[in-house]
This record gives sequence, C-alpha cells and structure tokens, in this order.
Amino acid sequence: MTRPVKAAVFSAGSWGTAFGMVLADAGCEVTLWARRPEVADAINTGRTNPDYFPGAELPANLRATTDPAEAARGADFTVLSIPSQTLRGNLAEWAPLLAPDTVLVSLMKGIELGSAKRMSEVIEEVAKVPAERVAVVTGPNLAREIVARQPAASVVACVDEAVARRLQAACHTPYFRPYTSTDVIGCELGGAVKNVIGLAVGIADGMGLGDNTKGSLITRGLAEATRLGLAMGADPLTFSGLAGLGDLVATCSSPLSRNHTFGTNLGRGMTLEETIAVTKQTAEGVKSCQSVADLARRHGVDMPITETVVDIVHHGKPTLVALKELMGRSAKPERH
Ligand SMILES: NC(=O)C1=CN([C@@H]2O[C@H](COP(=O)(O)OP(=O)(O)OC[C@H]3O[C@@H](n4cnc5c(N)ncnc54)[C@H](O)[C@@H]3O)[C@@H](O)[C@H]2O)C=CC1
Ligand SMILES: O=C(CO)COP(=O)(O)O
Repeated sequence: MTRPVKAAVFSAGSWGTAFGMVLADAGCEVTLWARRPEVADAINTGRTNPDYFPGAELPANLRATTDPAEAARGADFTVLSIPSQTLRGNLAEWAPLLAPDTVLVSLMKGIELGSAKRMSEVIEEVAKVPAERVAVVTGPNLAREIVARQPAASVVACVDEAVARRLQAACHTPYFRPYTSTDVIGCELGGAVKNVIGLAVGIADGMGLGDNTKGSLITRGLAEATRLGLAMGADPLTFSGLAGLGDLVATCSSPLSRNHTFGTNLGRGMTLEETIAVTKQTAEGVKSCQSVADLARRHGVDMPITETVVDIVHHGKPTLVALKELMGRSAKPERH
C-alpha cells in the first residue's frame, strides 16, 4: 500500500489555509505551521480558522502546529505562503528543518525588494536547493472562493516537468484544476505584475472611472507583463494563460482582492498610511510595484502603468496628475 503524500504548509494565513485545504481534499496529509497558538488550536480542535474563514469547516486531514520542525518533518512538499518580503529571513530559520528531498512550493506573488529576485530564486538561494526542487502555484485563486470550494483552475510550474506533474496530482480536486507548466519565470512574473495592475485598476475604480478604463489597464498591463517576461526569458504565451490574463481578470474584477481594494481606497482619496491601517492582509503589489519597476529598468523594459503605481503609492503623486501624465505620453503603435 502506498502512503499518503505529506505536505507542510508555512503558514496558516489566507492562502496557506485555503491551499492546505485543497491538498487535504486531494488526499494529502497536511500540517500547517501557524505563528499563533490560538490559530493552531482552532484548526486542531474546531476545524476552522476563524480569523480568515469564519464558518468554513476544514478537513480532518489538515492539522496545525506552531512547531516548524514538526510541520516540516517527512514532507514531500513544503509549501511557502508568507509575505514575500519576509521569505528570506523565515526560510533561513526553517531551512535546517526541511525534509531531505522535499519539493519547495511557492504560493507567493511578490518580488524581493532590493535584490529584485523572484521567490523561487530566493528559495533556491536560501534553502540551497536546485531549481528542479522548487515549484510555483499561481493563477486566478482568490482564497475565499477556494475555501468555498468554487471551481478554479491554476498553474503548477517547475523546470522539471515530472515534479510539476507530481504536485499537480497532489492538489487536484473536483473544484481545483491545476495545469502544469515549465515556465517558472513567466508564472512568477504573471503573479507579481497582476498585483500591481490590480492596484492600478483599484485606483481607477476608486476615482469613479468605468469599464473602458479597466479594460484598457488590464490589456496594457498584460502587455507590460509580457514585455518584461520576454526580456527575462519567459514564454510570452504564459501571459495569456491562467498565470497572466486569468489572474488579472480575477484580481481586477474582485472586491476580494486585497490589491484591488488597496487601490480603491487610495483612489477614493485615502492616504497611504490610512490605507495601510485598514488593510489586514498581505497586499503584495504595494511593495512589489517597486521591485517590478526595478526589474523593468534593469532589463530596459518600459512599464508605464507600473511606474505610475509607484509614483502614486510611494511618491504621493496625486491620482489625477498621474492619470493625465499616463494618458499624455507620446502616441505609439499597439505593441506587446
Ligand atoms: N489570499 C489569496 O487569495 C492569495 C494569496 N496569494 C499569495 O499568497 C501569499 C500569502 O498571502 P496571504 O496568505 O493571502 O496573506 P495573509 O496576510 O492572509 O497571510 C500571511 C501569513 O503570513 C504570516 N506572516 C506575516 N508576517 C510574517 C512574518 N514576518 N513571518 C512569518 N509569517 C508571517 C501571517 O501570520 C499569515 O499567516 C502572498 O504572496 C499572496 O500574494 C496567492 C494567491 C491567492
Ligand atoms: O492572487 C490572488 C488571486 O489569484 C489574490 O489577490 P490579492 O492578493 O490581491 O488578494
């Protein structure tokens, strides 16, 4: 008899809990690492994570612990779902605890500030593992809808296709349909850039602008992601898939998106400080817009919407001025 696949998920936030549930529903034995003992207790005794998903019942094969060594022990897959900017520090602590040969799986949609590294690059560097042992899950996967077991598709990417197929089997459920890819670069860029465009669309929504603006921002945002991807060696077709267009559509249409909501609050006239104060969960685009803009500059790629988001969010540029400048750039042919 073959033993069940074991998965460790760091941590018990919104997407960590939801993806842990997906893995458990797919038949894995899952241990979530929670920072706070009350969260681990609620999961183990009440089968719920009330801070994130009040009322949602979690499966019995999803357990939680505050002990990272216990979570990591014997895991075939070690899933990482924490804010991108904390990954390097946290993983340095967890690396000595990781099961030998475990596959590290990033759920994170950010780019490291300063280094401008993708999450899989940070993982390879800190855990000292080859690219063949690092995978990425990305796509239109708003955690709250996943916890409600509403149908969604996703992409599991690894440079080693056999590893991607193993992960695909480990997280395939009647409501969660993962597709494999070997384009890790494209998948990670798709996730990081869509958060920045989600902020831009949120700002436009908050300013009271309509669906023509939204359609324009999504499409030209996709062109920015594709251009950056091409410059960095990604497959441009990845951006018209789930990791690109699919996630842009979900994020830019949904009030469940933290990036979209963050932008909407800014667009309505809240200050950055006020917006941060009312944002309870991770909105990766707020920091990653700077690292995406940095990547673009390093690769000589023009990303005007991304630059505009940086100007509004970090340099306090008034939204109307930023909009006028964005629309007033020199006329061009439509290119990706
Ligand atoms: N929530 C969603 O719908 C989705 C989120 N993602 C991505 O998943 C990643 C995680 O996001 P969420 O789970 O949504 O965020 P969250 O804010 O709901 O949860 C973050 C988790 O990280 C923990 N954490 C925060 N700071 C930490 C630190 N310094 N050290 C260790 N742990 C820390 C928190 O306790 C919490 O458990 C992000 O990169 C996000 O872009 C991707 C797809 C869907
Ligand atoms: O990545 C997500 C959906 O795929 C979640 O988006 P937010 O991080 O903006 O909530």
